[in-house]
Formats: sequence, structure tokens, C-alpha cells
Amino acid sequence: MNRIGEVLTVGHLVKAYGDRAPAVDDVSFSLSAGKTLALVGESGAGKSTIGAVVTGTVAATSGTVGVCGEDRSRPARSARERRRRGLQLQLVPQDPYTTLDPTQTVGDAIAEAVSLRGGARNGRAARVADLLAMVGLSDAHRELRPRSLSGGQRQRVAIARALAPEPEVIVLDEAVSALDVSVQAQVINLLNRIQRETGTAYLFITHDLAVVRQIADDVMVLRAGRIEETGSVDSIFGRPRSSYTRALLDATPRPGWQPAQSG
Ligand SMILES: Nc1ncnc2c1ncn2[C@@H]1O[C@H](COP(=O)(O)OP(=O)(O)OP(=O)(O)O)[C@@H](O)[C@H]1O
Repeated sequence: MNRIGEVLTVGHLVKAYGDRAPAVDDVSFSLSAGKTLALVGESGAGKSTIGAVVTGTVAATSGTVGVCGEDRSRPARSARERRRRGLQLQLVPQDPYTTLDPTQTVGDAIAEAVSLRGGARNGRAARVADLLAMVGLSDAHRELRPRSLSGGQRQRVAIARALAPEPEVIVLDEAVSALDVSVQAQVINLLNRIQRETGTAYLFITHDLAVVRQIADDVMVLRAGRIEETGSVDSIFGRPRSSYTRALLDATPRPGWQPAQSG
């Protein structure tokens, strides 16, 4: 698949909950096809709020959100519009338990997402098989329900569902944070491979800078709702300008880091 240009643009985004200080305050960025932008920062920095505005679950107080050139500043007003938006942008949440239907088999959950795109019914089973293979699940997983899957397998199902409508952008909100490190590495490899194959752009929200190095092209560091600094992975990790970014990096395990031995 060949995709080109900016697929997500956010301009001067402000989001205030009630009359509190804005959770997101004048944030602008753009994301190009085939690229990954990581949003990082401490808890409460506003990362998930940006993800929620971009995915349309929360309305912006002001500012603009554009997906593939279409205005997305307001949540969708109808099921039809939500469906149309879902063709362009999908979400992979931290815990797919919250979005996967416990009564639905893996095969049915993916088939439902495939049907968003429409097309011939008789091609859908083959597409489900392709998606299962793409995320490293076998045909045997098709009949299982979420409770019979490991955390990593559930996350693979969530990724297959997100990919099914062939969106230009996937927002991943702490999507690998709950996985243990070896499963996390497998899912990151999978996401990197899928991006090379499909050109899908990722907005990758995480508090974990060790993960950012493995997946992102660019990084935006947020602090109390504002942009602290932004740049390529190499520049942010190699030459951070802000003392806040340096402190975040200092708190991050480096390659070769070993957990302290107790006792
Ligand atoms: N629905 C809400 N209603 C009121 N305040 C909210 C709501 N959601 C988030 N906030 C507040 O907005 C600020 C930013 O929260 P947000 O969850 O976007 O940050 P975050 O960087 O994603 O943090 P975390 O990593 O802990 O999820 C916080 O002060 C939070 O308490």
C-alpha cells in the first residue's frame, strides 16, 4: 500500500475539563504516512487527552484536528460518521479487555472490523485469515474468546481489529505498557513490520521511553499539557535540550540495564 503526505494534523489544540487549568494547552503537531510519533511525559501530562480528542471520544475546547485533510475537531454526530471515520483512524487501547466483547470469538471480532470496509462478503473470511497471520496468530485462535487468550495475544487481536479497515492512522494508547518485557518486544517488532508493509502511521502514547527508542521516528515531550520539546528520536535521546527531558531520560533503563538484585 502506498500512502503519502500528512495523515494527522493537530493545530493549537486546547482541552480544559470544566474550569480547571487546561489538560492540553496549545499543542500542535503533524504525522506523516508510514511514520511514528511518540507522545511522552509523566502521568497527567495530557497524553491520553490528546489521544481521546484525536480519536473523537472527547471534544476539543479549541484548536483543530485533521485526519487525511478532513476536520475532526468535534466528535462524530452519527453512527454513519463514526463508521466513516473508523476507516481512517483506529485505536489500540492499553487493555483490550475494555474493547473486546467477551462473548465474541477472535474470528468474529476481526470479521466485524473487516466488514467496516464493506466489499464482497465472500472475501471476508480470507481477509480475517490474512489479518490473523499478519499479527502472528494461527487459525486455531479463531474460535477462542478473549478470556482464553494471554495479554499479548489479546493485544494482537486488538491490533488485527485496528488494521482490518485499513486505516491511515492508528492511535496506540499505552498499548504495550501492560505486557511483560519479552512480549512487549514481540508486539513492537510486529508493529514495526506492519508499518513497513502497510504504511500505516502510528501516534504512540506512552510513559515508557525505553519503548519509544524501539518504535518511534519522532518524539514529543509533554509537560503539564504543553510541549516541552519535540524532535527526532536521535536528537531527543542524544541531545535533549530541556532539563525536564533529561530527567525523564535519566529515569529510563538503558540498554544493558539490569534490575537491582535484592537480598
Ligand atoms: N475525563 C476527565 N475529567 C476531568 N479531568 C480529566 C479527565 N481526563 C483527564 N483529566 C485530567 O487531565 C490531565 C491530563 O490527563 P491525561 O490522562 O490526559 O494525562 P496522561 O499524560 O495521559 O497521564 P497518564 O499517563 O496518567 O494517563 C490530568 O490532570 C487529569 O486529571
